Amino acid sequence: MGEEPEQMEERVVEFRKILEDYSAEAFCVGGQVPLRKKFSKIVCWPAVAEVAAKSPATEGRSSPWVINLLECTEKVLAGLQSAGSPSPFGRGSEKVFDERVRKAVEFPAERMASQFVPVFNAEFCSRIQRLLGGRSFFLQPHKLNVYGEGAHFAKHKDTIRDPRMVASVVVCCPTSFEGGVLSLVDNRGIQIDFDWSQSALTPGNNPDRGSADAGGADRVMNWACFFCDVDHEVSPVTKGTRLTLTYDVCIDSTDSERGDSGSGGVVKAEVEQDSKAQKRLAESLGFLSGSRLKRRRGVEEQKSEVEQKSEVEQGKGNEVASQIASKVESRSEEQLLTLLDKLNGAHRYGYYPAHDYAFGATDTWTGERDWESQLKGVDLQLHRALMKRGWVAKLFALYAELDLYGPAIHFNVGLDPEDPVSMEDAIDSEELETLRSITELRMINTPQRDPSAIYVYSFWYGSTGNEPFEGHDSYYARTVLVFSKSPITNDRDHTTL
Ligand SMILES: O=C(O)CCC(=O)C(=O)O
Ligand SMILES: [Fe+2]
Repeated sequence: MGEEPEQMEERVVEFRKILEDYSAEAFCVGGQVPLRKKFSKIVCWPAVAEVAAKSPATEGRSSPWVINLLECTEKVLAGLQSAGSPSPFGRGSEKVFDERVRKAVEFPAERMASQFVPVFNAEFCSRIQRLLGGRSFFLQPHKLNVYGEGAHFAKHKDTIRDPRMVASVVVCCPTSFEGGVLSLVDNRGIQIDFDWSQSALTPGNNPDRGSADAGGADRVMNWACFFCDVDHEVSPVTKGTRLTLTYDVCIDSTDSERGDSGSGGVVKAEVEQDSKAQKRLAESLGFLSGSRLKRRRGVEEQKSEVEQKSEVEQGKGNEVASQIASKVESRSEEQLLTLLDKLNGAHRYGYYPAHDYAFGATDTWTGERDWESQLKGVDLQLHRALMKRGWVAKLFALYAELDLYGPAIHFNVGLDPEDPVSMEDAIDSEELETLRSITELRMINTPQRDPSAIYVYSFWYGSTGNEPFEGHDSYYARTVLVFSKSPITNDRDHTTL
């Protein structure tokens, strides 16, 4: 693309150097994902009611707080700071508090829900999948970390909280701060620094939508992913507040593609031994090749190139799809439930090569009313196979049709099913909408769902809209594909979910 030979030379030299540096293994990956206005809110439940009442951010309200990540004023950040719990760190199986090691406050996943879900971004998924040697993965939300001035986290390795956990993801929210550099050091002493202080407020762009409307990406979220055995630290924040969301990256040990163990060491060892590891490594670093990597400035600064999926990968995805479909058709009901449950986990958060479109990556407008015609790959095959077995399949939209489920919404909002946050408590219509959407995300995030109820398989397009396609209705991205054993009705008393 009109590149000057000297530039190319420099780029190639740099890339070769990177490959040399990382030739033994890649231990981390990073990037940026857009934070769209439409999905920029988080809900936090303050730990202690009195704190919540006192905090200026609550403005007299009790829980939950709805915070827009795009509008984190000092007041809001101060509120978060005072309502979060002090962050412990793990020493053996214990949780220890020591500000010399870790000074920050946090909202654990049980007290936090986010509209922002990184796996909706295909590039995020594919980069991590490559780091993991091609395996599918799912994310479990872990925490929202709040680092005020002077907060830091000394060198540590993350606790493996789940036998399936192999890596961690850190996503940095768009607030203004200085310091707070995340430094990773692998066992060969190679250090990668992720300094997000300068780019945290970088405006996002939204080429699809053109205008800065409610669906636009206003900011980027920087992220990094690293294996569990990587030492890392966060240097003291010297100014402002740094907010990070953390997630456990898990591999389902029952996936036949993988070894028996889900431990990071084993997965990593397999990756190293794999004769294709080198190729994968080159691929995983491929996104750096168009730009200049300055080590210690952080991989995250690099702009990616569009990643083309090879024919081989596409083929593999389709093969997987037909295998799944044939299993769905041949298995007993019980086996089917087990299979679907597994698939559910992989499919919710995983990434299939043939599924580039999934996870909201192709947020788009469409004139189609016929959802089925939009399904591809695994979704379509599953859909057809389940239909054949008489299962009801329905796609429903997060925003437009969630009302259908009436009471079901209560089921997932709030911590205690006995004492749910009711929709009527919501303060205004915008918040109501936020809660609705978060409800849905919470539902999807819930690792152990009742296997006898409804299965949620895929994020796909949804929500009636008022945009383009003059003359007829149009629909905006993000629908949830739901399979149910019982009919899905419009009945407001339908509480199966
Ligand atoms: O906030 C960060 O950048 C990293 C946080 C971290 O290392 C952790 O929560 O274990
Ligand atoms: Fe950590």
